[in-house]
Amino acid sequence: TDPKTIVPPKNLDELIEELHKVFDSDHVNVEYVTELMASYKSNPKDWKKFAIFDLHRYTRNLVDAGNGKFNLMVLCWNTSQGSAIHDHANAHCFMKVLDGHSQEELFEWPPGSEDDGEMKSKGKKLYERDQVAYISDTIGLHRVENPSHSDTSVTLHLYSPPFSECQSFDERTGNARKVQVTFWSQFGKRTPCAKLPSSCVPENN
Ligand SMILES: O=C(O)CCSS
Ligand SMILES: [Fe+2]
Repeated sequence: TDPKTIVPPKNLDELIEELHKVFDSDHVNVEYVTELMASYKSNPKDWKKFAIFDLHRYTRNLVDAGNGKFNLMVLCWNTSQGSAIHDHANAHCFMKVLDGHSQEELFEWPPGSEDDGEMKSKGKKLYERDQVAYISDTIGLHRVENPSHSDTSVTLHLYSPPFSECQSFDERTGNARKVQVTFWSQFGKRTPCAKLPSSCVPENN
């Protein structure tokens, strides 16, 4: 799987098919997966059914469960929405811009005692349509944002191995707390709200 011999997938389904093959073996060739995801030319026809924007928070929409080897999801960022600073639970994280722009700010791991003080930024990078970013815990932490005040942003994320919990960090103190990541939809269907009555009030949907 030499990156030079990549045949660009014609659509998202072909990309998914190739990803299943690539992740069948245990070793992840980060360079190959990055180039493969970059070679797919974003086409709204492929992903618009997952493009659901929420007023309060970016939505996470599971597209494929990768035979248990990876999760592939479409994240939809309304204007100026962003994530917390977070890690990736010892998994590979590939992020491709499908529409709009995505700004990544990298951070060092905090020293790890309580209230270490302001976390250290390692700089910001702006990604355009079809570009792919890669991160893993050995590289550091990051925050991802839609920098635009007028346009929405859609990104395609692949996590391998899949995870349902990661750590979120307080920028001022470096303190970490475990968070469960959830899906707004799975395979195109809205996930049922949590049992809690408050989680289903109209404005939270
Ligand atoms: O999966 C998430 O919610 C974090 C998006 S930036 S990798
Ligand atoms: Fe991330």
